Amino acid sequence: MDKQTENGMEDTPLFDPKILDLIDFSKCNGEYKPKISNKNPGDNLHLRPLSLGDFDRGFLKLLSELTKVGDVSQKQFADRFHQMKACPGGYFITVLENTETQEVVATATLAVETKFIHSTGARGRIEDVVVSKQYRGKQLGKLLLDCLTLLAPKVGCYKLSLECKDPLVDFYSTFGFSKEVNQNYMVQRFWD
Ligand SMILES: CC(=O)SCCNC(=O)CCNC(=O)[C@H](O)C(C)(C)COP(=O)(O)OP(=O)(O)OC[C@H]1O[C@@H](n2cnc3c(N)ncnc32)[C@H](O)[C@@H]1OP(=O)(O)O
Repeated sequence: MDKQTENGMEDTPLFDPKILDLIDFSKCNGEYKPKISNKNPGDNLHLRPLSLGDFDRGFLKLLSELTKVGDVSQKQFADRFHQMKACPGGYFITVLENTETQEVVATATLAVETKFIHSTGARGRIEDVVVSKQYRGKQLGKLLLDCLTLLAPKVGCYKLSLECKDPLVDFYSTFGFSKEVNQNYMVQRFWD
């Protein structure tokens, strides 16, 4: 059942938390020293879907460590949240919360686009990966990437892709991503 946040706002997850139970973490290739996992991400940390109440737990501030977020009101956040929640395919925006401070400290998105091709298949994209500065270097980026990479085929993705800058190519290669021959990332920007 939906909870209330401290300011009385409805608190609902973006997707069913049971979907994260589809992740078989024993299948991940990476080594964790010290050992952490999706079920035990570290002291006071909890891996879960984005929730509506994360507006008050610093989710947008966290995203601003990745890129320009803009001045997003609580209503705009809630409207977009409900649009994403209703979307076929789906937005598996996953966060790590410090349950003691009630702050969202890391996030990554698996966005699933449904298709006619590949027998009405679905394509996954990894987007908006960011770990808060004071939490970097604690294997949390790796944990999120391992989780979403393992989740993608479980939610029907026949392929998974991402875009990143040169210095992060080695980081993403460790999760099985590679540059494809004769494929180019092309873009037009209409605004920042
Ligand atoms: C698809 C996208 O969203 S691309 C955008 C990626 N996000 C950003 O650039 C935002 C700013 N940066 C960050 O938030 C973080 O630095 C992240 C997400 C890149 C990495 O998160 P962290 O939690 O600090 O990384 P984590 O501790 O899990 O590191 C795991 C491994 O990757 C390596 N690594 C971490 N950051 C980088 C990097 N920038 N470049 C290359 N390797 C890296 C680490 O050395 C570590 O290697 P090891 O396992 O051999 O020790």
